[in-house]
Amino acid sequence: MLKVPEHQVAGHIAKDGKLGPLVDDQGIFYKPLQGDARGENEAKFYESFSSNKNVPDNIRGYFPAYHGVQLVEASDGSGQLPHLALEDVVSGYVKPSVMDVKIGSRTWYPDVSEEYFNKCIKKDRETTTVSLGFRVSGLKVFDHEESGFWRPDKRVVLAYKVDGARTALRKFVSSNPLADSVVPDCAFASEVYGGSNGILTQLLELKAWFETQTLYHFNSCSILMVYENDESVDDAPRRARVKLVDFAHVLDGNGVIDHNFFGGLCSFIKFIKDIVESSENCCENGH
Ligand SMILES: O=P(O)(O)O[C@@H]1[C@@H](OP(=O)(O)O)[C@H](OP(=O)(O)O)[C@H](O)[C@H](OP(=O)(O)O)[C@H]1OP(=O)(O)O
Ligand SMILES: Nc1ncnc2c1ncn2[C@@H]1O[C@H](COP(=O)(O)OP(=O)(O)O)[C@@H](O)[C@H]1O
Repeated sequence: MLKVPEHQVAGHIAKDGKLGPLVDDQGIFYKPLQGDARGENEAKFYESFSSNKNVPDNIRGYFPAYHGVQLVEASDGSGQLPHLALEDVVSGYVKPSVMDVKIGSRTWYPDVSEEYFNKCIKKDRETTTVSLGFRVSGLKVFDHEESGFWRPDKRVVLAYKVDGARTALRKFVSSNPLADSVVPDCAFASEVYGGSNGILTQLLELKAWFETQTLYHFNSCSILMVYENDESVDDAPRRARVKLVDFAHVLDGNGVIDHNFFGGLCSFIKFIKDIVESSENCCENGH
């Protein structure tokens, strides 16, 4: 039985009779092929990527595993529609905190229609895409004090300026994200962002690939970050994970560095690094 994903934080959502992704209980995320070129383009990317021998094995792990295009009963009641069958990145997590960050200082790309260009550039300027080279698209964070999730409204998230984006990245690793008047405690920064298996290490591994890869240009693509908050098992690992998602606008790299994604990734890494360093200093100084 397919159901609406509980932990989806951005993009088209299957509610109120609208078309959106579904998940099963076997760890598969079904993303409907959008009826225009976007769906076909994303399927084309997954086909190309999954058979591309030039992609290093360590990098493959940063992308959801691809199980082909499958006909599935669509969420909007319109009958069977083709869906991308993908690894469900949050399957297996009990209380996952999840954040979607769209990378790049622009989401438009050469040869798009004037209408699409205008839509993109407006959103890019209104959000931190232009100023920072990334924007937070959506998040849900488990609040340990309230034992529930904090999930800011999409309009609030898209209105973040530089400080808003920084605060969201701090709250993402805090035990008190809901407490608006209190400084986020960054209680999990060293475990989730830092450490040898943490998010910073993963982002640096991705960055090393982007320094040289010229296979694809990842326009309007997101980094999905996830970690576990369930502490019912003693010594439960946080299982912090980075995956890239949304390849509807990927183009061939044609031998050229993806400087839009690379620049945005470097800027994002700097924000994460600053949070790790300030949480280390704070612990060393005993406050
Ligand atoms: O429709 P909207 O305004 O929610 O825009 C969608 C975006 O949501 P946002 O408002 O930026 O959070 C959405 O962004 P996220 O996935 O939420 O980061 C996509 O850009 C989506 O376009 P596409 O499916 O990638 O071509 C966008 O959808 P389209 O409007 O291009 O269909
Ligand atoms: N493979 C996946 N596993 C789990 N969640 C996913 C996966 N792909 C996307 N999502 C969730 O769906 C959201 C939107 O995905 P995206 O591919 O950007 O869709 P859209 O094209 O509608 O913008 C992401 O922010 C994330 O929460």
